Amino acid sequence: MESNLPALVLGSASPRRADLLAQLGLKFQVTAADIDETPQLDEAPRSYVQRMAEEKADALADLGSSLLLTADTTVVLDEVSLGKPQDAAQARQMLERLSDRSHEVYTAVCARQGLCSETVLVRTLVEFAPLTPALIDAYLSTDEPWDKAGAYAIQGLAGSFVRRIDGSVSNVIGLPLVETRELLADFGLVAGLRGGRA
Ligand SMILES: Cc1cn([C@H]2C[C@H](O)[C@@H](COP(=O)(O)OP(=O)(O)OP(=O)(O)O)O2)c(=O)[nH]c1=O
Repeated sequence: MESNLPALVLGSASPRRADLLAQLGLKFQVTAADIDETPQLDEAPRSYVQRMAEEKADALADLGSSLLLTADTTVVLDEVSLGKPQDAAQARQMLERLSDRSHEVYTAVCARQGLCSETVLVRTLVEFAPLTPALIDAYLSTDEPWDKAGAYAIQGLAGSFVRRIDGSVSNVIGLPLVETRELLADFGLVAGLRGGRA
C-alpha cells in the first residue's frame, strides 16, 4: 500500500517543522531550501509569508514526482513583520515591543507536486503578558530567541509569556497541523496517525 503513496519531502531546515510533520504519522524526507528572504518594498506580511513558502518550493523544483511541503512563519505587530533577530539588541527590542499586548503569527504552507500547487495561510492571535526588563534579560541569556521569528519560542520558556492565544499553537511553532493535514489530503496523502508514542 505505502509504495503507492507519493513520497513526501519537507523543504525546511527547521527542526520544529520536522517534529510537527512527524506528528501526522507520515514518512518523509527533509531537504532545506536556501532563498533570499528579503521583503519587497511595501510588501504586506500576509503576502510576504505566502511568497516565501512558494519561493522555497520553487527552489526545490527538481524533486520529480515527490509531494513537496514548504512553509514560512512570521510574527506581525502593527502590520509590520518581525522576522528572526539578527543580534541581542534586536531580540530585546522585539520582546519589549511584544510585551503586554497582542500580535499575530502567520504561517503559509505550500504543497506542490509537479504543476499542482496549493498554498494556505493560517493566522494565530497571541497576547503576551507584561515582560519585565529582568525577565527579558533572563530570556536573552537562553538559546531560545535565536532562529525564531519574533525572538521567542512558544513551545519553550516563552510559553509563560502567553496570556491568551486564539488559533492554532502549531501554527505559531511553524506548521499548522490541521491545515497541513487537510492540505496533504487534497494531494491524496492521508495522515497515518498510527503507532503513536505519546
Ligand atoms: C513565533 C515562533 C517561531 N518559531 C520558529 C518557527 C520557524 O522555524 C522560525 C521562523 O522562521 P522561518 O523562516 O519560517 O523558517 P526557518 O528559517 O526556521 O526554516 P525553513 O525556512 O528552512 O523552513 O521561527 C518557533 O519555533 N516558535 C515560535 O513561537
